[in-house]
Amino acid sequence: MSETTSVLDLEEAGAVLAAEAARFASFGWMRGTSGNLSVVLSRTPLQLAVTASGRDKGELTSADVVLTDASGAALGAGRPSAEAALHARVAALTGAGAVVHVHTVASVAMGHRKPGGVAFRDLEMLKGLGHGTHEVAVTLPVIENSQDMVVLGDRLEAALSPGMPAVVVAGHGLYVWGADPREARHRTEVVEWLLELELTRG
Ligand SMILES: CSC[C@@H](O)[C@@H](O)C(=O)COP(=O)(O)O
Ligand SMILES: [Zn+2]
Repeated sequence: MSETTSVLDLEEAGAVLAAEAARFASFGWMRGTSGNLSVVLSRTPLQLAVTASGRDKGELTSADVVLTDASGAALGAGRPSAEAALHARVAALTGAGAVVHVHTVASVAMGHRKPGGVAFRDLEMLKGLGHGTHEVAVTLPVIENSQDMVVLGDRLEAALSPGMPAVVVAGHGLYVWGADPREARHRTEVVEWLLELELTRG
């Protein structure tokens, strides 16, 4: 039996993801056809609505979404994101209900500068990641890129860091997750803010 964890059907999920993608694209975080988004529609079995591959993410419609299984394989029409398997892996590992992937300049620059990960502490903005106080220290992991989503998923799993719902993929971009698309977006904005701040520190 399927346990539904989302109130959204596939078309409604497509509309939500299209709106989220338009917003990220307006920030310049999904240039070209870069970036992708997903929302969990069912937890058992794990099924996700994932943005279709190769589209301009600033011009998505509610139809530009593909239902996938836990391996990222399409269950219906369309070709899902090339990174659909990583979205499914993040959802399975973390229990997240939505995953965001953006190609921000700050995430790639910081991945080059701090390949071992980026430490943050004593910042009010960390409360935007669910912490109750600024008096906390967290690390944003950086993992090596791969075109193999199983390899990339293994690296992400090994790098997961407490209190940090995000990972930088070196030379590539940023993955962030949350309970739903809205929380995932807020967290993406917070993590990007942290990265931009760190860049100003030289
Ligand atoms: C310039 S797009 C690079 C892609 O390989 C990938 O990294 C990406 O973010 C978008 O892939 P997509 O298959 O459209 O979801
Ligand atoms: Zn990408």
